Amino acid sequence: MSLKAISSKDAAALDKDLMEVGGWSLDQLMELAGLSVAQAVWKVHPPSAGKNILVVCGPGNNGGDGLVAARHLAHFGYSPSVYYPKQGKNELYQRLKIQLQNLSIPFITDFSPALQQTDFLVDSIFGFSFGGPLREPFGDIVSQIESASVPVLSVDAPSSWDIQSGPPKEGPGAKFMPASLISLTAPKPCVQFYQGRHFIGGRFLTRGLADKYGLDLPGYQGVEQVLEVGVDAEGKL
Ligand SMILES: NC(=O)C1=CN([C@@H]2O[C@H](COP(=O)(O)OP(=O)(O)OC[C@H]3O[C@@H](n4cnc5c(N)ncnc54)[C@H](O)[C@@H]3O)[C@@H](O)[C@H]2O)[C@H](O)CC1
Ligand SMILES: [K+]
Repeated sequence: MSLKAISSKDAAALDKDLMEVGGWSLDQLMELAGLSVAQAVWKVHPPSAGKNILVVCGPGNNGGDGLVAARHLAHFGYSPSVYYPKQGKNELYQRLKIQLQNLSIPFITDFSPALQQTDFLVDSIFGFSFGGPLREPFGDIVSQIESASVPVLSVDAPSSWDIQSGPPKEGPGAKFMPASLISLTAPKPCVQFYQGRHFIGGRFLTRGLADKYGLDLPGYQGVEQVLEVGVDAEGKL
């Protein structure tokens, strides 16, 4: 199987197409993206491996996927907590936050002790709109994650990696290699630098959009929202 990668520019255009032409709302896309993240967590780290999951959320939609995933993880029987240091202001994120508060999911403010205590970490800090050197507090956060021994699932891209050219040459993130990665809709070019378990999720791509952007439709099985895929030397899956 060979799933083609999509550039960050095309990934943003595809999202726009889904919403402006395809009749989707951002809430719907984010819900399916977050559900697939939670399913990927289940596959790499079932509750029997430890129920404490720290979901680290960034200020954009990658962080929104993390908020949705935290809700599903709670319903799956985990004990998620959320670290959300730069909270997105729009009403979608506010509503997602209320949904988590109503499940008594803690929003932690002290990252270091939470990182020491968690069984698993979801990196939903940055996705396909990340660019340039990390601005604080995210440099410090990524440094702490990359030197911790906790297993990490990154959402859409390992945070701090350039979407096209992969890990930074030096500084925070230069040695960041999460144990697992879930690409949403299609892998991003940086996946060619990735070594670990790799899933595809975001089961809403249509044949028409796949053809328009030169992508392949993943062969999801049954009711699954994720598919585990490999990566070859050319970054193909
Ligand atoms: N079609 C899909 O698969 C869907 C994917 N979704 C997810 O959305 C993200 C992309 O979301 P977007 O809001 O465009 O951007 P990000 O979350 O990646 O980040 C934007 C956010 O980050 C800040 N930022 C950028 N660079 C830096 C930096 N160097 N230092 C600090 N901060 C930075 C920027 O200012 C913004 O605040 C995609 O990857 C998927 O995860 C959606 O859920 C919809 C469907
Ligand atoms: K990420």
